[in-house]
Amino acid sequence: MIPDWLTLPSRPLDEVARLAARQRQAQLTKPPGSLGQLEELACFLAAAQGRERPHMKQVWISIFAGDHGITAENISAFPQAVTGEMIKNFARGGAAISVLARTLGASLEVIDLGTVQNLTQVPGVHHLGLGPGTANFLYEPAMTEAQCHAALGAGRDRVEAALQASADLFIGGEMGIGNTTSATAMACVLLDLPPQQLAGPGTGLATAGVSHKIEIIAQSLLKHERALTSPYAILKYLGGFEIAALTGAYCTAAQRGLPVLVDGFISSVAALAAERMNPGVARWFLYGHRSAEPGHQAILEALDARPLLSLGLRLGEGSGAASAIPLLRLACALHEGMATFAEAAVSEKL
Ligand SMILES: O=C(O)c1ccc[n+]([C@@H]2O[C@H](COP(=O)([O-])O)[C@@H](O)[C@H]2O)c1
Ligand SMILES: Cc1cc2nc[nH]c2cc1C
Repeated sequence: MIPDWLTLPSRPLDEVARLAARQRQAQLTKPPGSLGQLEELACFLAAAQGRERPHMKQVWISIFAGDHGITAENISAFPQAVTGEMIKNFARGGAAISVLARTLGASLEVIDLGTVQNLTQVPGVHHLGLGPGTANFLYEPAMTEAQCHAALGAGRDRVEAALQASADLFIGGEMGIGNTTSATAMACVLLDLPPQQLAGPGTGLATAGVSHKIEIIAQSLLKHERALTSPYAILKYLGGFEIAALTGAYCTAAQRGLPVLVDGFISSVAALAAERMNPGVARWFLYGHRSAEPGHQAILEALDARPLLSLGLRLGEGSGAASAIPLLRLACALHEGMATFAEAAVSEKL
């Protein structure tokens, strides 16, 4: 059963602050609307922060990592060991997200929800020990009820930590070899689309590998058909620890009024699951980028999302969201720093 806290209503956005921000945008020295999505970003952040002039100083990034039993079916271009190896790389500061976080002055933490390797000796990582990865969902539910609840709760706890640290924005990243198979299977049920339409190369499968991945997903969907009756069941049967943690984090962020910048394909499936479990939470979501994973487009459309970047990224680990942070900062700086028509003695539109 879905935990009660997950479906508590989200906080309303501050429409008075949004209106004040819109009115300010209309007075700035530019043709109205000419800064496009940068204007909308400033107004959204005003509504989220409850102030006419928002800022984007403290960015919080939580990377959720977990292993996937479905890797036994050879559905990834990389071996399962990479999940644990990359957790160490995150902790040492050598991953793409490590560099992005340092460059942005963002705080970065790594949460090992459960992997085949024992990483408890790795310093600088939160270890939750939910198990040696999920079960192989070709044969059994990916998660037990207890694991699914614990993973959702882990996401909630990291958002609470972000709030404690006065974060202005939450980014959830993920790492888990095999998780595009998991996310694609979830998306097929959430969107009622066949795997042929949503499956892609993930970390780099060739055409034959993608065909095999499609076959594994199709068989798994058939196996669990009768159980997949709710978004929560879809998560528990087909999801991953890190996907559940993202889902819990996104719901909590909306409930507590912390805006979210969603990353790529896997994160967006978690965002869609969150919105289906608790309709309205997506009002608190921005989308960093359109991933090169082909199924991302359908997920973005279902969320009515307008991603900020389209750079052909398909890395995950929060990298696409982090790459869009400079745009959020520029949107705030323009909103705050531009002169009005009156201040600059510039003539307004006729
Ligand atoms: O975020 C994306 O859009 C994205 C697209 C493809 C792959 N990934 C990353 O690659 C891993 C999963 O790929 P795979 O092929 O092992 O299923 C996982 O660690 C993700 O972070 C991420
Ligand atoms: C090396 C590597 C780094 C990653 N980061 C997120 N997913 C990843 C997958 C691989 C294979």
